[in-house]
Amino acid sequence: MSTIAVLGAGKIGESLLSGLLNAGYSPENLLFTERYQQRAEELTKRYGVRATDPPTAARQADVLVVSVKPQDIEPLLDEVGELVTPDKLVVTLCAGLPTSMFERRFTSGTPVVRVMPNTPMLVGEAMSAVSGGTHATESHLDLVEGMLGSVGRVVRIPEDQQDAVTALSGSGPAYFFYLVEAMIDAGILLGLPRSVAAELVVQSAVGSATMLREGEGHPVIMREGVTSPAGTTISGVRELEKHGVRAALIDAVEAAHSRSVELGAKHRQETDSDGA
Ligand SMILES: NC(=O)C1=CN([C@@H]2O[C@H](COP(=O)(O)OP(=O)(O)OC[C@H]3O[C@@H](n4cnc5c(N)ncnc54)[C@H](O)[C@@H]3O)[C@@H](O)[C@H]2O)C=CC1
Ligand SMILES: O=C(O)[C@@H]1CCC=N1
Repeated sequence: MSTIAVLGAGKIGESLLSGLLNAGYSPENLLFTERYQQRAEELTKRYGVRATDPPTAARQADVLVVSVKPQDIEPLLDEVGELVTPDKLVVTLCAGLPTSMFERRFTSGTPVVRVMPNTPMLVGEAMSAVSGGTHATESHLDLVEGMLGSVGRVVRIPEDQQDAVTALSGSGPAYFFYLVEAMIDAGILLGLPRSVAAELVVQSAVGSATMLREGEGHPVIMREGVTSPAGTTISGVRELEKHGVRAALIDAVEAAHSRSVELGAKHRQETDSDGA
């Protein structure tokens, strides 16, 4: 089995480690690097996975999963760039950053696969989208799809769709959590105890999500099924429309897309001026 190193064990890096362990990966086949010593110790205690430094991870692992913030990428690449050779597979989870930027920093021919996952990976319910760079073969993509398939669902997409995916499913859980948070507040306003409001809203979210995934119908049909003539729901839906909630959600996703494009812009310009 391949050894996988997670470079940067923050929120998404930890979700991946935890998800892979839950899916049956052995702690002996996993490594991670983390710049904060205390966090590294906590994670080793929690998961039994060994922490190391980035150069050691780059030498020892077969698959290097890059999960630092896009803003922190340069120092990490300075540290490991020359150690990464074509016998390794690099998997980047970084929002916005193109595979070409990584390829330029490693030994020529190194395969890079770009992935946009999301935090439900923590509970084996990630949505991940995968795109191969110049040197990624079918077997590299299969390996990455196998790894991410053990912690959720996976789709393969052209790399030029990654910014849209980042905005929709990468950031998407935040929008669902935000809606849940607002609905719990509404329950509090109506006088329900917080714990009761939370249980009502969370189970409604889980039930609705299960219907969306397992039901045959379109979301519009499912919403119509809840919306009785002269009933309660239509009174609520009218308020959502009055406040422009649909347009606000579309604008939110479009803004997240623009930010993803912006995060990668500097690196795309460098690639263009290299003539790559
Ligand atoms: N949080 C999310 O929902 C998602 C995040 N991503 C992407 O994953 C990446 C990580 O995001 P988060 O986990 O949210 O950030 P985070 O800030 O929680 O985690 C990054 C971790 O990397 C560590 N780190 C930074 N530089 C390092 C270095 N040189 N060596 C070792 N460790 C280093 C930091 O100490 C931190 O713990 C980002 O590029 C983000 O775009 C992708 C999909 C979803
Ligand atoms: O907010 C962010 O930049 C990251 C990327 C997708 C989700 N979280």
